[in-house]
Amino acid sequence: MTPKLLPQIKSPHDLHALTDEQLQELTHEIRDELIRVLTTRPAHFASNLGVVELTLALHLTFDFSKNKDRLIWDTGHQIYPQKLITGRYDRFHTIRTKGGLMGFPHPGESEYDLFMTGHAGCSVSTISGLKAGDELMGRADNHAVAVIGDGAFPSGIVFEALNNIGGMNQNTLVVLNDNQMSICPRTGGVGKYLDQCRMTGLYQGGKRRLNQILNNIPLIGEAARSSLEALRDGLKAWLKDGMLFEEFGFRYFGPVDGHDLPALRRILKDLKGQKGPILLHVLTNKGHGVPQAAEDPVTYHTPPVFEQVGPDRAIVALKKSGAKAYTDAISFGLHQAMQDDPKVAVLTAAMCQGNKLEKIREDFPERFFDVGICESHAVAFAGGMAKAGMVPVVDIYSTFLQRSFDQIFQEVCLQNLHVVFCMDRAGLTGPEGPTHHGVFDVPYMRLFPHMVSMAPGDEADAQPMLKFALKHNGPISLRYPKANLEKVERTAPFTPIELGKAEVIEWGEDGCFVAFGTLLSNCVAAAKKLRAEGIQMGVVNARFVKPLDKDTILKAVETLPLVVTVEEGTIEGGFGSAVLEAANAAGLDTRSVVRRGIPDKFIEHGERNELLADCGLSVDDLVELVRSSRTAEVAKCE
Ligand SMILES: Cc1ncc(C[n+]2csc(CCOP(=O)(O)OP(=O)(O)O)c2C)c(N)n1
Ligand SMILES: CC(=O)[C@@H](O)[C@H](O)COP(=O)(O)O
Ligand SMILES: [Mg+2]
Repeated sequence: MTPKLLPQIKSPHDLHALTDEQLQELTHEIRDELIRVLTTRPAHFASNLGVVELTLALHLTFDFSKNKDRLIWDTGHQIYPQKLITGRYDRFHTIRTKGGLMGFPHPGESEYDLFMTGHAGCSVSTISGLKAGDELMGRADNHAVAVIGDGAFPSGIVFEALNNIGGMNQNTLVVLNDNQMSICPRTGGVGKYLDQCRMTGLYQGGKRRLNQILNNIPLIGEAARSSLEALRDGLKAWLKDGMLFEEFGFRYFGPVDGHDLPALRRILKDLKGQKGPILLHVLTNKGHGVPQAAEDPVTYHTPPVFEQVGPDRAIVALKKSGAKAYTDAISFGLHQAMQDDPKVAVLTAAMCQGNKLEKIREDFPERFFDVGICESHAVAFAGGMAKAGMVPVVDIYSTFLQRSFDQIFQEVCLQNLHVVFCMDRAGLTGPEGPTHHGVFDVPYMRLFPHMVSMAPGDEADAQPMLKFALKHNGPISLRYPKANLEKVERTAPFTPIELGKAEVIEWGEDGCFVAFGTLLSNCVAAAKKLRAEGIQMGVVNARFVKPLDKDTILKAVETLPLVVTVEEGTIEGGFGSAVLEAANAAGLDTRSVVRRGIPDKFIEHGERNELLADCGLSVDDLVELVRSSRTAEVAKCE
């Protein structure tokens, strides 16, 4: 159905002209747009379906236009309804495509998106900073609102922010969007606590009814009255009424139904007039409005595209790809390792689904730990486990592991503990964009003494490398991209993984690609094309950045006219830099070394192959690089 109202909403100010019935109709139109996107490409879905009413209620209550009230959505994956009502409806169909709208908040797109985010947990801190800044800048009347999900809420930084806001008695509204889900069902004590708060809400409603009953009981019912009173008092002692937040200095309101738009508007209007730190507990259903998504919010967090959407909005089928990814190879290898060795334990920070660990969670519940969105805690926890004699595997996306920089340093490397880091999504993550590209881990991992840092060149390397890591006695990491498995052609037999040893795929007298990671396949393809032109380019699968195979790689630098280092990570401080440092330390002339990787800028969203080409990392780019270096070399000699 073509929407009637949405095209007229150029800014949230236009919402005020709508009647309650029209607003209700608008919620359907917004959900239809979310469904429409999913018929063309994967995108964040269930979380967005769940916040439609909340988005409207917030924008109807406050004025979040430039330099007025402030709104931060934690993480930002649930920003789609906001995009639709803030002048981006016309471009909404481009979301998550190269050059199109981003799937997360983007200040370059709209004044309503204050921060570009995608990592969870920082909204309460930034809203508090915005409030403090506004007050100092003479805008003390601005309201400050953060919306944070129950999955993100247990992040340590949130509690740092609550502590600070409570201490300052700052006028801040934190809306806790509780849908009882992270990507997977949420884990941990805070979730249990929130469930008790839910019960309190039910109890409050029930208490009113119970009091009515008690008041209507005639005198002869005195015995019944006292047992009902005892029940009420017992329940009250057991139930929690937002006490946790009250202890932090917040006033707790709720829980309220997050899909009842008029009720939400009423309470927000009321809270807008109040001072001090306030926490509003809102209950929503992840996937609300689309039965399949509400029933299976894990799959529908970011589902594959829909095969068909019927008139009744039924999703007939999901298009699933049969291709295996690096994530599959690693999770399979981990499962086997856990079967073989009772000391192996696996840790995830709320990414059980993304890391494909469901089977491990099912088969080894006592050695599987989902610590929630708490990456720093996960790494320090792993340090403790390793000290106790276990072999913990920290399975975290490269970009999220940035949160644990200090724990990698202190709790793992400084203690020289055997913790294995599986860094998934290391490289360009495609439509997710700059918040999620895992392109900084090579520099941050290779910094610390003791750390061994590896990347499989292809499928053949992946599981042997994991096995090697599980046997190595010290901190060790492997990085692999969000990509399907590929196997490169080897003329010589596969060489086993050996500490600090590269694999020579082939040697060539005109130069050499030295690949760190799975762009090895592009290097092999480029070398093949160049050979057809008579240019003998060799290919080395570096496997290790730390320790670096100096024998092999420095021999190439010393003897060949051209060495191209290739990596799916930042050039600054990356693998190529490690080669240059080693060559320099060995007193070699490094002018033959050319580094290819991710340039020193944030890479926007698009398909991985499009982005690789933008960074000069496609097969054709590598071929062209070699051709032009040779032309320049010839020109120099003439
Ligand atoms: C630091 C960090 N770790 C992990 C993630 C991956 N992640 C994105 S959304 C999400 C679940 C968030 O749950 P919640 O805040 O309750 O939002 P919901 O999707 O339920 O609306 C996770 C784990 C992330 N974005 N940032
Ligand atoms: C918002 C967020 O951080 C996750 O939902 C992430 O986008 C998932 O990425 P994958 O789809 O690669 O697991
Ligand atoms: Mg949630």
